[in-house]
Amino acid sequence: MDGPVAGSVTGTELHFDSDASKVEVGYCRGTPPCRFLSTCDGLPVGLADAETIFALSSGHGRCGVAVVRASGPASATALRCMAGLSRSLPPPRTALLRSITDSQSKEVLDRGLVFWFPAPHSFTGEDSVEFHIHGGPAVITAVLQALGSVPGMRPAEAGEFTRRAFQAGKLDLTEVEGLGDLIHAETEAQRRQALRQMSGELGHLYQDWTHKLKRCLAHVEAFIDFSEDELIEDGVLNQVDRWVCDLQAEMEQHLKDERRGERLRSGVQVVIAGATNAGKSSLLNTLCQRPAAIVSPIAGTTRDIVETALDIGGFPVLLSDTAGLRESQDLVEREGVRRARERVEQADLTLVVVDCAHLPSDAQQAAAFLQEHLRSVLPTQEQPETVFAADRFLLLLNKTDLLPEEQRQKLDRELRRVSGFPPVCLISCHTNEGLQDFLTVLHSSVKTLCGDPLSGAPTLTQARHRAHLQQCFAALAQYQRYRDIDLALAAEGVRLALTSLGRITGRVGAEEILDIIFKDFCIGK
Ligand SMILES: Nc1nc2c(ncn2[C@@H]2O[C@H](COP(=O)(O)OP(=O)(O)OP(=O)(O)O)[C@@H](O)[C@H]2O)c(=O)[nH]1
Repeated sequence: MDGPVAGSVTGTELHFDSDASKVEVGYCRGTPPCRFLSTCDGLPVGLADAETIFALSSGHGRCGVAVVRASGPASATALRCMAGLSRSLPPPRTALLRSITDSQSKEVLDRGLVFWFPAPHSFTGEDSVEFHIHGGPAVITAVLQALGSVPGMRPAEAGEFTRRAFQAGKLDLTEVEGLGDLIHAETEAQRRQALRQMSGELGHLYQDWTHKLKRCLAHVEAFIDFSEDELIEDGVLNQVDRWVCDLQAEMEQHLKDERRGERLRSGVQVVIAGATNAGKSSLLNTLCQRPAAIVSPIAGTTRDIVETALDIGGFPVLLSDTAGLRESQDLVEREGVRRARERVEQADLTLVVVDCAHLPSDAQQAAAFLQEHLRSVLPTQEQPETVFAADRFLLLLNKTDLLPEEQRQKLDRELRRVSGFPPVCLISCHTNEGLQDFLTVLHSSVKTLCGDPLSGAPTLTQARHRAHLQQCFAALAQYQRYRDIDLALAAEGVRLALTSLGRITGRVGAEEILDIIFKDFCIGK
């Protein structure tokens, strides 16, 4: 056959366009009818409005098994020609061991498992196939090239499989985001939160609110249209008022989460701060178990922020070492100190490190010294009582190995009695003394900051959700504001609230945010 020809297919019947009279093949499955352009190995190739995409869906690099996936109307043909299946297809969702060949050169590329997922029972809702092949780079490249030579197939773009699943209504946007988070999850707690969101819990909550808002809107509009004819019962609007109030209360509660879900998703920002030479870089290195930051006895060694990611008991932490806080004439050091103070302001938790060899031996004086020190680290606008009560600071007395045992114990005892202090831990980065206790305190603080991803109602995980929910909340306030003044404007408030909720799940005006969301996915997802 010379060049592509166009035709269309309904079920197993072919309807040729006038210029497609030379097409000799006569079978194609697919509803709705698909368009085809060509044949492959004597088999028809369907090309619906959606093109058929393919990609490596497992990770890159050498591995035992790699999964190559294709989705779209030409999937079946690709499977038939590359797995030598002539016209038959394997039973759906069943593994079949086949030689996988290049349909053009007929060369055997690998031997592996093939799966057939007919529409609509596939991830994308389209006809899809999977090739489970050996994970060597040459095998993967050869199979991808062979797929690319099947007419009507092209490599997928980042997130394109998931985008098709969303467009087929298989997932709403919160589920898509949950899936993205699951792929990127690096800690246990992140995995749990992502899985919960992917399973649709957050989406269901917003769907439930959407349903309630629709009911409110229907009642208000009915009242506008029919109240004059007295076809509407009394008290309809009062009922709507109650529903709106209840919804607002639920939303307020949902928004009052202190960003726990977002923090868990993106990592708790923990900053190490304190005077020069206190042992801040030593602490960072001890926690991440590698020499990430330079340690030296020269005061002012750390100038810039040094960051590292940690998993603290299943919770993600972004730990930053900062420049020692002191007055300096050195421009670079001054910039380092400015950045350090900025980080402390943005931090979820600050670890204030103090060289305990500098502490007065008298416990009272030591407490006064530490109060002063803590105040010098606090952001200017913050009140010590507020931030210490909010568990945003931990005080670490480092270099306990330099203190006589008796003095160390006395310090520990006395400081625990001082009120208005953040939690205190005595540690030594040289001997690791006290480190286990400190890690327990750190874990508990981080857990409080993130919350338990599995308990209670599902939490907000994205700033995007928060923004739309706040708009939704404000729109309901519009309903209340205009309820007795202008009912049409009040109804408009409910309509706006619905639109804002719809934007979270992607049911309304999703187009402009789709690109942003799907670009975060890797190719093959
Ligand atoms: N004896 C003892 N020395 C320590 C301990 N922790 C750190 N040091 C030493 O203290 C000195 C300063 O340590 P750093 O970790 O560089 O201190 P820093 O707070 O990052 O210093 P700047 O870069 O000046 O801000 C180094 O000589 C460390 O070896 C400790 O627990 N015990």
